[in-house]
Amino acid sequence: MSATVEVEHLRVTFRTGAGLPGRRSGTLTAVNDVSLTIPAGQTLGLVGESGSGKSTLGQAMLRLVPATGRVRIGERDVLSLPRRGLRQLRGEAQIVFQDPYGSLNPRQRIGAILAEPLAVHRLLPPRDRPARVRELLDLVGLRSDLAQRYPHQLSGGQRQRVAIARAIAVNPSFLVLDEPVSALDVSIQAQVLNLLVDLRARLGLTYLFVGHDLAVVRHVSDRIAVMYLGRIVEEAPAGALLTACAHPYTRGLVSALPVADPETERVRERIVLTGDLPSPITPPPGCGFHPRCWLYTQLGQPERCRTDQPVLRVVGPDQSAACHFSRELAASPLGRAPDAPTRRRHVPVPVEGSSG
Ligand SMILES: Nc1ncnc2c1ncn2[C@@H]1O[C@H](COP(=O)(O)OP(=O)(O)OP(=O)(O)O)[C@@H](O)[C@H]1O
Repeated sequence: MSATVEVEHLRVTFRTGAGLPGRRSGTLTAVNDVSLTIPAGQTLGLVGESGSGKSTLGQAMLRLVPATGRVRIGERDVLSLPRRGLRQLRGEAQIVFQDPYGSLNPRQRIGAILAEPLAVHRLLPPRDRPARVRELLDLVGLRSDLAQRYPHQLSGGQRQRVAIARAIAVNPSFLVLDEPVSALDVSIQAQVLNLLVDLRARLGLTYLFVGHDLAVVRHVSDRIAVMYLGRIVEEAPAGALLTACAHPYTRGLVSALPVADPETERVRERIVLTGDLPSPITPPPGCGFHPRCWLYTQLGQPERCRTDQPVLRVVGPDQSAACHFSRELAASPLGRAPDAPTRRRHVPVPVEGSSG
C-alpha cells in the first residue's frame, strides 16, 4: 500500500574538522529548512549537482542521519519514533543506493541476500522463504536460478535488480532511490528505470527519486524538486519545470537538456552555469546562487540578491520557486531571460582567469 510522505522544515547539520589536527571544528548545514510532500503513489524527482544535499535529504527522511524538523511516512512520525520503532520504519521505507556492488554482501549468495530481510523482519518462516525469493527475483525480471550465484557473478544491471528486490522484500510503501541508475551503462539504464516505474504501479509504491541528471529524472517523476546548497529552490510538476521553470538555476539545468527539434534548438538560449557549488561551510550571503547566477549579472547585480535569502513562493499552478525574480522568469518563454534576444547565445559570466 502506498503512503503519502511529508517533510517539514527538515535540517541536517554535520560537524566538520572535528578531531583533525590543525583544523578548527565548525558546522555544515547539508539540508536547510526543506519542506515537501509526495502524494501516495507518486514519484518526486530530486535533482541538483553533486554536494547539493540530495542524498543527505533522502537519508534523513529514513532516519539514517540525524535531523531536526518533521517527517511523516503514512501514519508514522519518523523523527519522533523511539528506537524500538525503527524496525517497523525499515519495514515501511527502504533505500536503494547508486552502487549495487557496494551495497550487496560479496560473500552471500543472492538467495541469502534476499532471504535476510524476510528473517530480520520475521515476515515468513524459513520453509516459505525460498518461494518468496523466487517471487522477488521474478518481480525484478531475474531468473530464479540466479539465487545460487554471488554478486560478482552478476552484471551491474542484474545486481541493481537484486538491490531493488531486497528493498521491496519487506513490502514497503515508500522507497528512496538514490541515483539508482547512475552507475549503470546507458544501455541498461532505461531497462532499470522501466522496471522501477512498473514496480511502482504494481506494488503501489511512493518514490523519492534522487538524481543529478534531469534527462533521467524527468522520465520517471510526477513532480521535480531542484536542490541547491541544501535548499529546494524550485518545485513543480515535471512538465512545468521543463517548459516554464522559474529559477535561474533550473533554467540552466533545463537549457543543457538535449533537444530533438532543430527549430526549438535554433531559438533556445543555452545558459552555461560556470563556477562550482560554494561550500556549505561558508555559504554566500543572500541568495546562495547569486555568485553563479546569469540573471543576477544580466539585471545589473541587484542588491537584494546579495542580502536577502529568497524563500519558496508560489509562482504558478502547483509551482513554487525561491528567486527574487521568479515571477518575471516564469512569465518569459523558456530559454530567454526577461530581456534577452531570441537568438541563441551564451550568457557571459566572468570567470576568474578567463578573458570572459
Ligand atoms: N557525514 C558527513 N559529514 C560531513 N559532511 C557531510 C557528510 N555527508 C555529507 N556531507 C556534506 O554535505 C553536503 C551534501 O552532501 P550530499 O552527499 O548529501 O550531496 P549530494 O547532492 O547527494 O551529492 P552526491 O550526488 O555527490 O552524493 C556536502 O557538502 C557533503 O560534503
